[in-house]
Order: sequence, then structure tokens, then C-alpha cells
Amino acid sequence: MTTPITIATRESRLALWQAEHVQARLANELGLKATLLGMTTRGDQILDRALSKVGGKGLFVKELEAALAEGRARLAVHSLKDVPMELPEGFALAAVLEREDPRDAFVANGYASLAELPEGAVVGSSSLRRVTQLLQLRPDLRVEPLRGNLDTRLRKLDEGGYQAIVLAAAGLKRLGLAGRVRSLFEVGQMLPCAGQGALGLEIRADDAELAAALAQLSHMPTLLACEAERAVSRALGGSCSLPLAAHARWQGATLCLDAALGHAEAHAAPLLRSSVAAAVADVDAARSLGQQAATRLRDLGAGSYLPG
Ligand SMILES: NCc1[nH]cc(CCC(=O)O)c1CC(=O)O
Repeated sequence: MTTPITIATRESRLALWQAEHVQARLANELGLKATLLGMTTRGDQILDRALSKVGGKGLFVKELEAALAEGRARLAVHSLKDVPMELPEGFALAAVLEREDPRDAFVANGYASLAELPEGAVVGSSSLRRVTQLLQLRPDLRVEPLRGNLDTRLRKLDEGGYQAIVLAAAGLKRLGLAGRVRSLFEVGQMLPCAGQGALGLEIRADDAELAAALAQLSHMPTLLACEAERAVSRALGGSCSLPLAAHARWQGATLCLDAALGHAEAHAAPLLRSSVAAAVADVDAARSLGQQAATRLRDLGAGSYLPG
């Protein structure tokens, strides 16, 4: 490598785990040495408001991109679901790593599943996608905001502020916290968001040397599934203020894509759903499957669900 590889990472325990995971894969599979550059982002600092109200999950990504642009780092490791649908000019996703469990997890201290929660129970989540789906499953629940990194959210549960919370299984597993999961939502019940459970490796678009190396770490089935999922979101305007879920799974060479859209303001309105499938062998085909799903949602009335 012409320049040493510095990996820009947020400093939450999950972000550091993910960056160290990539560091180890670079060393073990490609014989490349990399160092970490820890950074605090605006997304980590703003804990009192829903991210959708202050600029979105992109807040987790922007400072890392600045480090890439300024040459302080060469690689940024992200949870793919936090990566905006359109990368700014000059940046590229060089690889998508094999997906961890994409499901959402029900986490509680006294209850084994959503069905066991008493009438009117308080459930913590600040994700519009989770809020709308929770209210479909249990309209009686009171869903209250819950922000912060995984450890913070678990602590707020343990302090008694909520009877249950919903978190991505992938993050809990990575941090050795799978024991906190009381039950997993099947994807048909609580459809994950685009890219959930996958890691995305971002570089400067002109860094051809690193792009070629990282391509060897990419997991093609995950990459294509996530491209399809992300294309749904992109086609609908792609902001995280949308309660949008999109999840693709393989049946042989056929990619099956489910998408669901909740109402941006009326959280109890019924979700619009689409299921499409096609033989997919490249990124273009994956993206057109995603666009097809978005077209179906529009035909079902997505226009009136999207924020004005
Ligand atoms: N939005 C925050 C975030 N970004 C990635 C994960 C977990 C790991 C993943 O889904 O890849 C989480 C926590 C959560 O949603 O519970």
C-alpha cells in the first residue's frame, strides 16, 4: 500500500468492535496493517432529540467523511443502515461485508415477547420504522423515545424507564450481549431497515488501490441484497424521517424483496407493503428490483404517506 491505512471510526463500543473487525480481516486475509482513528460525531452527541428531526443518521457519517477527504484517514467503517442512500461526491462504498442476523430483537427484563407485555406497556424506540410496526402489532402500547448507544439504551431499560425495548440483534451479538435478547422478531413481523446487520466500507472514490483490495472482502449475496433494499429507500426520497423497512433474502438465485412504508406522521396508519422477486446477478438488477418495490408502494398510495 502506498499510504498506511488509517480507519476512521466512531467511539461507541459497537463502532469500535466493527472497526477492529475490519482491521483484523485486513490483516488476516489481505496481510494489510491498519490503525484506528477514533472520532466523536454529532450523531453521538445529540441524545435528546430523534435523529430524524435534526438531520438524520447521516450525522454519524459526516465527520468520518471529512477525515477521509482531508487525508487523516483512508477508510471508514459504518453500519450500512446508517449510511445515507446517496453518498456525497468523491466517496464510494468499496465493500459490503457478510450480514449478521438482520432481525430486530425484543429486549426486556420481565417479559419473554411482545405478546406478553401488559396492556398499555411502555416500549422504548426512537426509530420511526420500529414505532410504526410496533403499533401495528400492538396498538395499545405506549412507544416512548429512546436514544443513545446500545449500552445506554440497555441501562435505561434496566433503570425501569421502559418495560421493553427493541434493538438490532446484530449489534447485541457483536458486543456479546445476545443474552439480553428475550426473543427475535421474525422479519415478516418487524421488517428490518435497509442494510440492517451489514457493514459498509467507505473510501475516497479516487482511491483505486484500496478499492481493489477491499473488493476481496465484499460478500456478493449481502451486497446485492443491500443494494436492492437501499434502492427502495433511494427511490422514495431516502431520508431517515421515513418509517421505511426493506429486507431482501435469497431463494437460490432469486432475490425476494419485502418493503413496508408507514405514515410519516400518523404512526398508527396501516403500513403499505410490497413483495417482489427476480433472478438477480448484478448491482443493476438488484437496484431495479428495489425500484420496482418502490413503484408498487407508490401505486398503493405512498404519495400520501411521504412527508410534505
Ligand atoms: N441506528 C443505530 C444502529 N446502527 C447499527 C446498529 C446495529 C447494527 C446493525 O444493525 O448493523 C444500531 C443499533 C440499533 O439499531 O439497535
